Amino acid sequence: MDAASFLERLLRLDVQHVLAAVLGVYLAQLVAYKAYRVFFYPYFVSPLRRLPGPKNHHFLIGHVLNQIRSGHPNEPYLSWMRQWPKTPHGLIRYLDVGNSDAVLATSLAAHKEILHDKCYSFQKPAFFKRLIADMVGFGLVFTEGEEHKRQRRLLAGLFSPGNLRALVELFRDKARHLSNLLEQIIDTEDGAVDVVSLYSKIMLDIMGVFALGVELGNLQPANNTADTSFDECYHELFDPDSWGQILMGLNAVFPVRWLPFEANRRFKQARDTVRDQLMAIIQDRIRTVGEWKAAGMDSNAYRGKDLLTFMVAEKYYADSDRWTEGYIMEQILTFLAAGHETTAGALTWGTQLMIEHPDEAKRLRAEVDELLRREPVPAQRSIESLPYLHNFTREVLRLQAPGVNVAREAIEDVVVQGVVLPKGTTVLIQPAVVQRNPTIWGPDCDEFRPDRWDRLEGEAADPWAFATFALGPRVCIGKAMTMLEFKIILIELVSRFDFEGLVAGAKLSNIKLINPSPLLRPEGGLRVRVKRRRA
Ligand code: HEM
Repeated sequence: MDAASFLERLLRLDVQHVLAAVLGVYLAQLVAYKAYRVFFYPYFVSPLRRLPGPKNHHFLIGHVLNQIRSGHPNEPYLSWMRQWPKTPHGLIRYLDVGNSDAVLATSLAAHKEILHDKCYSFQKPAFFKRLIADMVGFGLVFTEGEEHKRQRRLLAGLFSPGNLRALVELFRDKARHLSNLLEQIIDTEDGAVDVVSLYSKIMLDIMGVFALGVELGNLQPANNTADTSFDECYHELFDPDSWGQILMGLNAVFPVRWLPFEANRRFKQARDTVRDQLMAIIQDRIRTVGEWKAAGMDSNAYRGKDLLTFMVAEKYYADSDRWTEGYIMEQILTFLAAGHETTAGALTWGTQLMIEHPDEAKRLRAEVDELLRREPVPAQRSIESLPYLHNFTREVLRLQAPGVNVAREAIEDVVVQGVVLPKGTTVLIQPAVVQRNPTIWGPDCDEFRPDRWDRLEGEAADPWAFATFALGPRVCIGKAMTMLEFKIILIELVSRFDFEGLVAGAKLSNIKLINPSPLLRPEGGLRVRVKRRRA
């Protein structure tokens, strides 16, 4: 066929045929490319294919099923670390959804390079964002690059030693409130209580005052519906039933929130209630700060206030780079979420460890009693200088790090420990993988030994061996605050109460956990019996 007749035939084809042909070619290429990435690239091309790592993955979704089936958010990563405790590059390679490349960082040097030296060559994985952003908001946790540096500088002031000092009274007040609730529970429920939900309420209450300057009133009796609804909605977001958990996981892969399921309806209602209530508080604060500004109030006066007032004054009313009320809400959601269930988790595991280790609990109480004899209302400095309390809190946070994952995705080709991680590689850091690594913490790494902190040696003495709050430019901004509130609440608890397990034989090693989950949380709560202290 000559060129002229070919052109003539081509012109006779209608537009639909041409479009269908183009689309067909495009789809065929797409399918071929996807097939290449899923079935060929990971095994024959990926520069990571020779790294040590598990091979027992699903043919389509990599090791995702291994994680779900493991029944524990730290698994199978801990098992992999035990199988390959020291690899030449401190990296274990595994496969993610669609057999995409992922590495688990195990060595301290690899952690340091990822979280510190090359921090901004990575960002939060899109999958992770889709998984938790509904609960955690798009605030500081999800800002990247230069914007993250700017926000971090701005918000760090709220966590200055001076501001922390101002929070001591708040922590003490809420600790007393917790005590009062426990007293009531002893009288009315014979001391039987689920500490997960109780601590979660207290921590949300603290975060309400810190972040919003508002008493969220979570500790009111359940019949006060107006006050409990925020807490209940929060509970629904963080603790959906198993169907809700499945939908949350699926939604991270493709949008399913529009499907007409009861779990989706409950989720949306909870999300909207939380956001509506927050928006009302934000708008009210915008008006108040506007009035203060109009009256010429000194801007230093906003600095010692709660996070919301600070953000409204500094960013809503800024001359440039202003934050909208919607963005301020994302920040508030971020702080409420980041500072509430994590710290509640620390207290939950602290309580369980006191139950499992009565001798350690006794030593803690002896030290606290001694302090309270000297100073019935101890100063912050006195609290922070208690050596055993410090060891106890760090050991709880080492053994049961409440946050499970620090996840990243390479935004460019990055060399880590001499290995090129191609752009898009998922990088996983799990505090437990470092903190339960026998080559770092010794053969007793799975045991609760607060005294170990007095004689750290070798790699365990390296600051990077304690990964609970991560490190580097994105280290948890609330780390010092958490340590202080955790200690103040522990002082209150050990000085007034004894705890006993309610489920015979329940131990850290056999308590069933919510899985998958970004937090280490017991499934169905943790029921214990609280009693007034005997001696
Ligand atoms: C036991 C308690 C806590 C634990 C275990 C914890 C853990 C962590 C970890 C591991 C990160 C790093 C996440 C990442 O980069 O992927 C982080 C970041 C963060 N945490 Fe915490 N946290 C706790 C308490 C708090 C508190 C009380 C607050 C707020 C008052 C808070 C606010 C934040 C924020 C805003 C970030 C993001 C920081 C950034 O990206 O610059 N956290 N936290």
